[in-house]
Amino acid sequence: MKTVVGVAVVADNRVLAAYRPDPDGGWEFPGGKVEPGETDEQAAVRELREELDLEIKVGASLGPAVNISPEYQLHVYLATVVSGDPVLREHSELRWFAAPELDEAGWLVPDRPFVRELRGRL
Ligand SMILES: Nc1nc2c([nH]c(=O)n2[C@H]2C[C@H](O)[C@@H](COP(=O)(O)OP(=O)(O)OP(=O)(O)O)O2)c(=O)[nH]1
Repeated sequence: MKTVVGVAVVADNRVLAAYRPDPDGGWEFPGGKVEPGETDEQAAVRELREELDLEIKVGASLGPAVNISPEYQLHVYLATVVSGDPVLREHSELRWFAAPELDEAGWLVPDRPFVRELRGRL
């Protein structure tokens, strides 16, 4: 099973969410596919640099991985900002959500268990 890593960047009790453009649009955690030879943490750091121009420190796992296809599972990690401000490149929108704003309706389905877990941690 290959892994897609999602990164829940938390700052000031808010989490950074990115909107994946339509047709399969929805809020997600920035990140992407782990490449061969890479750890989840290395992939997380690389993807956030590429997607957002953001330097992060990866923290704890937000819970067990969730299957998203026969080939891929999604694993989400907490992270903090080391430097930079997120730059919109590949998504249609970026937003910092506080706990009460984490309305599940808009999140990609595989992300929802991680969003629930996150709610208690912001
Ligand atoms: N990045 C990310 N992808 C997610 C999340 N939830 C979820 O179901 N996905 C799915 C959407 C995509 O099918 C897949 C990630 O693919 P991707 O296209 O972002 O991966 P990538 O950046 O490595 O790009 P590529 O190699 O496909 O060009 O995982 C999430 O929270 N973050």
